[in-house]
Amino acid sequence: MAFDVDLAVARGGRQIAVRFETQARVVSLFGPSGAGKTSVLDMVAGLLRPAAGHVRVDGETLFDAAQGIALPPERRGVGYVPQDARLFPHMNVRDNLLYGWRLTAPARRWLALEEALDLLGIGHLPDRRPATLSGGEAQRVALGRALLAGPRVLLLDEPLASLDRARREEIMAMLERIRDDLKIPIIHVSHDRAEVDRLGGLVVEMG
Ligand SMILES: Nc1ncnc2c1ncn2[C@@H]1O[C@H](COP(=O)(O)OP(=O)(O)OP(=O)(O)O)[C@@H](O)[C@H]1O
Repeated sequence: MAFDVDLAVARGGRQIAVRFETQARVVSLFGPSGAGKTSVLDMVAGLLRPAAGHVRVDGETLFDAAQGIALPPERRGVGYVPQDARLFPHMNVRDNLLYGWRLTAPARRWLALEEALDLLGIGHLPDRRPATLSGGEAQRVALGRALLAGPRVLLLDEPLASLDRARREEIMAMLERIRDDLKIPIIHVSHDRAEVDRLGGLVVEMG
């Protein structure tokens, strides 16, 4: 089973609950603003404590309330790409990309810097500072930074939301390539039906 997720939490005066068990390698959390999509990513990442439930990825338990298991975020092997890329502004692209890679044990890495530059089409950017990047370029660097840390699961929070149409197409193609070329399972958040349909995974409607 790629994903076995059952989570509940009360937040902002509303009950957020989600449940999916699937072999699909891509799961899209789809729903209106405020439905709790980002909260679910935060719970999977270990940044928000669920009131109940469990999270298993490829058979590995990251959280299980009943069994008293709650791995800290740094031990979950989660690559989290937030809505706004949140690159480190004082580091160039290369150092941003290698930030997690350097902290990851060599045996857990499965992507090299050169491969990431190639996969994401950012081979011309390593010496640039984040402030000089377009939104699409920053998103690609944020994706690379997450992948280079050798995660077992990739969490994408509205990866296209802040981009114009041309850049959206560019990142969408990138996501399709990650889906097809890398073995990593993905949880993806969106309120755009076309984006969700194009990725073609399990759609979990929230809200
Ligand atoms: N740090 C927080 N503290 C308290 N409540 C929060 C916090 N972050 C979000 N909430 C509330 O939790 C609920 C779910 O928010 P969440 O961001 O998970 O929704 P979302 O579906 O991702 O929305 P969007 O599409 O706007 O990002 C909302 O009612 C929100 O106001």
